[in-house]
Amino acid sequence: MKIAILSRNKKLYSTRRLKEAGEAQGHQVDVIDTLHCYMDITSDRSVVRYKGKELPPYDAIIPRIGASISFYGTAVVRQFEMTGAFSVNESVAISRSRDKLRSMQLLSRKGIGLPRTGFANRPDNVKDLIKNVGGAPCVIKLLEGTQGIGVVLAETTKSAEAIVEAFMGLNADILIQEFIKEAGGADIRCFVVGDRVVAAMKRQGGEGEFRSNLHRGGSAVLVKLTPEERATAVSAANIMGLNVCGVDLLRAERGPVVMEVNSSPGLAGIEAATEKDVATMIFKFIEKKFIEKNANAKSNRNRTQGKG
Ligand SMILES: Nc1ncnc2c1ncn2[C@@H]1O[C@H](COP(=O)(O)OP(=O)(O)OP(=O)(O)O)[C@@H](O)[C@H]1O
Ligand SMILES: [Mg+2]
Ligand SMILES: [Mg+2]
Repeated sequence: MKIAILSRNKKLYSTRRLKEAGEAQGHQVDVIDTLHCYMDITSDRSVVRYKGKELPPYDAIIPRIGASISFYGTAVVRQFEMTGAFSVNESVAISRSRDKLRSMQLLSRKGIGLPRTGFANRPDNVKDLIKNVGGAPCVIKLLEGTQGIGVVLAETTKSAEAIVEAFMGLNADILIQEFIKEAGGADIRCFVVGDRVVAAMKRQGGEGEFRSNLHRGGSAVLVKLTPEERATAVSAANIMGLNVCGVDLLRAERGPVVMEVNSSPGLAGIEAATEKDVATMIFKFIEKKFIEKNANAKSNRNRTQGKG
C-alpha cells in the first residue's frame, strides 16, 4: 500500500517508528509535513499539492496532528479524505477530540465514567461553581494547558476561589474538577487500536506531585487493566470516533473515570514501558481496513464514525 504519515517532524520518535514499521510490512511510507501541504479547494478534483507538485493518491494516511495546528491540520486531513485516502483517524473525530468540553459532553451522554466536572467562562457565582463539583480539594484547569501546565490543585475553597478568579482575569475558559485523590498521583494511558486496548501503562507523578505527566518528572510502567478499564477505554474511543487514540483514565473508588482522549498519542512512552510494537499494530489495522474497503468497493464512501 501507499501510505502517508502527516507529521511536522520526520525525526520524532513516533514518526520514525511508524515509517520503519510500515516499510518492514512492505508498504511505501512517505512522511509529509502537514503545514507544507496546500490545496485548491475550489477545484472539482480533490488533490493535495506539496513541494510544487500534485501528490499521487495514497491508500491511507496516518495523521499526527499536534494540538497547535489542529485547525489547518484537520483541513489537510479532510482534503486527503476527499482524494479517497483512508485516514486512520477521521478529520471530524480529530476536531471532536480537540475540544475538551465537547468530548466530555459526548462521553457523559453515553454514560462513560468521568470526574465530576464544571465548565465556565464568567461564572456569576464562583462559590456555587466550586460547590457543584463537591468543593475543595478540587482541580482547576486552563483549557489550553498541556503537559500538566495550567493544572492546579486547590486544597481549600478559598484557594479554589482565588484560582478561578485569577483564571477569569486571563479571559480563559475554566474547567474545574473533583480531585480523584485515591488515584494517588497516577493515571493510566490506554493505547487503543481499532476496538482493542493494545498496550497500557501507568504513569506515576514524582514525589509530592499529583500530576502524572512524564514531562513533569513522572515515570511509566506496564500495567494490567481490569475488564472494566478496558471496556471504558474502548467505548470512549468509539464514542469519539477514533480508531487510534490514547485514553487517559484515573482509578477512582467508583471505577475508572476518563480524563481525556488523545487523537495523536505518542509511541515513545508506551513502547518503552510495555515493550510492545504498537507501530506495527497500527499498520495491521490499516491493512485490515483496506481489505474491508475493497470488499465493499461498491459503497465507496466511508461512513463517518461517531456522532456529535
Ligand atoms: N481530577 C483529577 N484528579 C486527580 N488527578 C488529576 C485530575 N485531573 C488531572 N489530574 C492529574 O494531573 C495530570 C494532568 O492533567 P491533564 O491531563 O488534565 O492536563 P494536561 O496533561 O496538561 O493536558 P494534556 O494531557 O492535554 O496535555 C493528569 O495526568 C493527572 O495525573
Ligand atoms: Mg494529560
Ligand atoms: Mg490533558
